[in-house]
Amino acid sequence: MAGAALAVTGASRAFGGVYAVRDVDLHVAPGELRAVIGPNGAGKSTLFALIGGQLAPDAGSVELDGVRIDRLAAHRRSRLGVAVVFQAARIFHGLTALENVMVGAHSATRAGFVAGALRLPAHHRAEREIQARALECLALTGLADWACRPAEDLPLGQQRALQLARALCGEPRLLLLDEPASGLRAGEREHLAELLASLRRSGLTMLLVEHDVAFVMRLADQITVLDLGRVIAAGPPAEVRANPEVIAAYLGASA
Ligand SMILES: Nc1ncnc2c1ncn2[C@@H]1O[C@H](COP(=O)(O)OP(=O)(O)OP(=O)(O)O)[C@@H](O)[C@H]1O
Repeated sequence: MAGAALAVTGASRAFGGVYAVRDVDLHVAPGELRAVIGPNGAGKSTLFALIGGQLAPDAGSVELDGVRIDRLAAHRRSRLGVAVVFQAARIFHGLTALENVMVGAHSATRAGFVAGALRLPAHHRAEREIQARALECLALTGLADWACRPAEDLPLGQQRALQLARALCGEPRLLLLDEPASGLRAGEREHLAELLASLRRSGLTMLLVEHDVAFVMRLADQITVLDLGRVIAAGPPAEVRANPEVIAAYLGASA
C-alpha cells in the first residue's frame, strides 16, 4: 500500500462566529501514523471532517499528494484514496459482513458501477477480485468467521472492525480513524493496536483522532495536540508527553 502525503495548511472553520479549528497546519508524511489528541472541544472532530470531506474549511487548504481536495465532496475524496472510519458504526443492514466490505471497493471505484450495469465480462472478473480482497480484509480484521452472517448480528466491537475492513477494501492511500479504540474491550483494543501497527509497516498513511492518550502514545510516529482549535504541540510521543503546554491543557480539562 503506497501511502499519500497529507498537508493541511492554515485551515480554519468557525461555527456561529466561534472558531472550532483556527489556522491549523498538519503535515503527514507518506506511511506515517499520526495521532491528533486534545481535550474535549479542542477541534479534533472538526479537523477530521475537514480532511474527510464532511466539512469544508472557511480558510486554508487540504492537499493529498499536492492535489487540493478541500473543495471536493467526501465521495470524490474517497475515489482519490481517502478512507474514513467513523466512531459510530455505519453498516448496511440486510447485507452480510462480506457484502458490507465489498461496498468499500465499489465506492472507491466508479468503473465498478458502470461495468456492473452493462454486465461486461470484465465486471465478473472484477467482482471475483473484489470478493477475494474483501475476504482478505475480513481475515485481517479478525472477522473471517463472520463473512456470511448478516452485518447487524455482529457485536459492536466487530461492527467497528467491519468498517475498518470496508475502508481497507477500497485500497486507500490515507486512512482516517475517528476514536477507533473507544468502547472496545482490552482484548479488542490490543488486536486493533496490532492491526494498526501492521498497516503502518505496510506503508499506509494513517491519521487517528483519539481520546485515549495512552493508546496513541505507543502507536503514533508523531502526535499533534489541539486545544481550543489551535495546534499547541506537535512531535514524537515522548516530546509531546513532556510538553508543559500539553500537560497544562489536559490538567485544565480535568480540573
Ligand atoms: N456543527 C457544529 N455547530 C456548532 N458548533 C460546533 C459544531 N461542531 C463543533 N462545534 C464546536 O466546535 C468546537 C470544537 O468541537 P469538536 O467537536 O471539533 O471538538 P473535539 O475535540 O472533537 O471534542 P470532543 O473530544 O468532545 O469530541 C466545540 O466548541 C464545539 O462545540
